[in-house]
Amino acid sequence: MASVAFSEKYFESLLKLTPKEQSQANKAVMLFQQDPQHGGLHYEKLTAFRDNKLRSIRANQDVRIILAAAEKEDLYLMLYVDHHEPAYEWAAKRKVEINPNTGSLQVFTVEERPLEETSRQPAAPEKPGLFDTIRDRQLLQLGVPEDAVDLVRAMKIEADLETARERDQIPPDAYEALFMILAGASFEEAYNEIVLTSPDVVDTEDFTTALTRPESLAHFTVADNEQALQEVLNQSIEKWRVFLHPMQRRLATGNKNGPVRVLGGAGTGKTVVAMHRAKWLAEHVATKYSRVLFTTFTRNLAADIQQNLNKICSSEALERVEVMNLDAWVMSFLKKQGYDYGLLADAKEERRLWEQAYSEKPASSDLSMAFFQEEWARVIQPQSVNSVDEYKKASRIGRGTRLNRQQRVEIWPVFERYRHLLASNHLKETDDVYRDARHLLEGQPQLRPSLCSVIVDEAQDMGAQAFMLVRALVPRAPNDLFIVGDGHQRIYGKNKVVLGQCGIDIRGRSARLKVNYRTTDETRRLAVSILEGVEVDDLDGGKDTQQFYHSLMHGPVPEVKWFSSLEEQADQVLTELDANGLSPEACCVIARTRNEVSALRSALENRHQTCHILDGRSANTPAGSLNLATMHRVKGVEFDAVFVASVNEGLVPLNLVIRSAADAVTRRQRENEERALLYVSLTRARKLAFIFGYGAMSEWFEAKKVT
Ligand SMILES: Nc1ncnc2c1ncn2[C@@H]1O[C@H](COP(=O)(O)OP(=O)(O)OP(=O)(O)O)[C@@H](O)[C@H]1O
Repeated sequence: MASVAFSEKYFESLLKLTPKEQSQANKAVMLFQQDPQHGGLHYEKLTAFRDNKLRSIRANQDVRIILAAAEKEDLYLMLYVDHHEPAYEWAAKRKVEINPNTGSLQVFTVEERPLEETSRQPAAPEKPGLFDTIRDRQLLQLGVPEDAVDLVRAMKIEADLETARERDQIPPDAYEALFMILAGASFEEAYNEIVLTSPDVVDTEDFTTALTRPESLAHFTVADNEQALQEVLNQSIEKWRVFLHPMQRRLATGNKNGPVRVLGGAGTGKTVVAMHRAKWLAEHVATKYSRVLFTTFTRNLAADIQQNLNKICSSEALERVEVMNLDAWVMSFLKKQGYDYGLLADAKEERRLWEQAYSEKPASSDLSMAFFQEEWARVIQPQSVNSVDEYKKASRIGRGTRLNRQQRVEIWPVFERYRHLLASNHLKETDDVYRDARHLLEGQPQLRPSLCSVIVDEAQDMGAQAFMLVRALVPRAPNDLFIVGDGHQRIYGKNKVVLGQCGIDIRGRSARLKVNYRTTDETRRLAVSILEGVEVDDLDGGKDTQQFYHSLMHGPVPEVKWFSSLEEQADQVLTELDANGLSPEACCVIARTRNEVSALRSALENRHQTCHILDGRSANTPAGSLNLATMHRVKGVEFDAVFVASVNEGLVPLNLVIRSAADAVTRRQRENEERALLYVSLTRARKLAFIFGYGAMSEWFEAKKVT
C-alpha cells in the first residue's frame, strides 16, 4: 500500500471546494492509496512542468489533485486540489525539493516575475540589497533554495520579502530566517533558531527521511496506512492539531532533562505547545497511576483546554491527563485532607476585612489602606511572612514607600489583624491555600499525588507560592515541569515570579515562540506599541523582549474611532458587524469594567442586538448573539473580530486603579498592567480589531484617532 502525505496547502485548497467535491477528492485519495494505478484515477505525469515529480489524479470530471511522486519509495505527497485549470496553473511553476542544506521538504514557486515596482523606482538601482551582508553560501545554509538566491539578491525593501512569501517563491523556513536577519539577527542567530537539527548529510532523494524532520512536519502530515488516512481525512483539519512549528514540535516532544519554560507573545501557540506536550507525556511517560496535571489560571481556560485535548488525544491518553485550574485542584486536594476553609474570592468581602484591619493602624502613620493591601500582596504573602520578626527582615525590593524597622514593627498589627479576621471567617487567600498544601505535602510526603509531570499555562499570573507548590507536587525528574507564559500579559497584580527562587531550575531548557498564528500583523503591531517602554520579565528574573515576534497574516490597520456618546458607539459596532459580514457570535465587545459592559449591553439590546455576556462560567454563545466581556475575562480566548470599546479617559487606564496606588512605583506597576490589559484585548482578534471610545479619549490613543 502506498504511503501518502498531505501538505498544509492541500487542506487549505480542499476546504475551498464544495462538500461534494471534497468528499470526491477524499475518495480519490483513499482509492489511490490502495492502488495508485487504478484506471479511474487517471494518474498522469505532468511532463511540461517545472518539476518532473509532479503528477495529477482525478477527483471527478473536473477536479484535479496535484501530487508529487517519490515512486521509488512508494510515497506520494498530496499538494493541491482544485478545478482543472487553476490546479494545473498552480502546478506549472511549483517545485518540491528536499533542501540539500537543511534537509527540510520545501514547496515553492519558481517564476521570473519581477518583484514589486517599488523596488524599481528611479533610485532603486543604487539601493543596496536587503541581504547584502549575507553571503550566498549563508543564504543556502539558511534554507534558501538555490533557485531563489537571485530573487533574494534582488530584494531591496522589506515588502519584497513579503511579496516573495505571498507568492510562495520563498519557502516558510527560509522566509523566517530572512525575516530574522531583517529584524536585526546575525546569521548565526538566525541559523540557530531556524535550523534546529542540521543533518550531517542530506539525501535529496530520500523523501521518507525528509518527512521525519520537524521542519517538514510543520507543513506536511503523513498517513502511512489506511487507518491513518481515514483519520486525517475525517477530521476537519484544524492546523494546530497537525502542523506544528518546528520549535513547537521540538518543545512538545522528547524527553526533557528537567523543567522547561516557554515564552512567547500573544497568539504564538503557547497553549497549543502545552497541549501537545501533555499528549506526548501521556503517550510516553505517564501511566494510569502516575498522571500529568495540566493547570491553568481559570476554570474557563481549563474547560477550553480539556475540549481541545479531547480532539488530539486517544481515550487512553486522556485518562492520563488531568486538566484543572490550580485553585480548584488545590482546594479539592485539601478538602480531601479535611481542610475546613473557603477561598476568599469576593472583592467586597475582602474590602470589608481590610477596613476592619486598617483600624489597627497606629495614629502616627499616614499610610493608606491601599498601601497595606499592596504590601500584603507583594511582600508578606509571596515571602510567607508570619511574624513581626520575619517582617523586619523581609525583602521589600521594588516597593515604592520606604519603611525602617521601627515603622515595620508599628504597622505589623494591621497585617496580624487581617490574618486573624481571615481565620475567624474560615477564609484563606489563594497564596495561603497554596502554602498550606505545600506544607502538608512536605510534612507527609505519602500524600503527594501520583504525578509524573505538571504543565502550567498562563504562568505569568501565578505567584511564587503557586510555583513553590507546583515544585512540591512532582518529584525532581526528567519531564517534571513544563511552564508556559508571557510577562506581557500579566494582568492580575501578581509579583513577577522568579522560577529559580521557587526551586525551579530552567537553565538551558527555555525557548521563545515568535510566530503569531492568531492576529494580523497590523493588529499585533498596534498591540505591541501599547507596551512600548514597559519592561517585561521572563519569569526568571531576566528581561523578555518582543524581538522577532511577527505574524504572517495581514489585514487592515485597526481603526481608532471616536464618538460623542455610548449610543453612537453601539451603532458603529453594529454597522461594522454588518459591513464586514461578521457573525456576532464570533465577535466580542470588550470593555474595561463590568459597569461599562452592562451599559454597552443595554445600548446594543436597545438596538435589537441580542448579547451574551462572558462571565465566570462559560457557556456556548447562541447563534446571532454578540459576546461582551471585560478585558480580564478575554484572556486566553479569541474571536474573529474584537471591539475594544469605551476606551475613554478615566476608563483606560482605569482612573480608580491608578489613583488608589499608594506610591509612584505602585502607580507605574498598575499603569503597566492597564497597558497589558489592552494588549491582551487587542490580541484576541483573528481578523479585525476596532478601538472605539466616546466623550474624552484615552490619552494613550489621542494621537491615533480617526475622526
Ligand atoms: N502550529 C500552528 N499552526 C496553526 N495554528 C496554530 C499553530 N499554533 C497555534 N495556532 C493557533 O494560533 C492561535 C493561538 O494559539 P494559542 O492560544 O496556543 O497561543 P498562545 O500563545 O497561548 O496565546 P495567548 O498567550 O495570546 O493566549 C490559536 O488559534 C491556535 O489554534
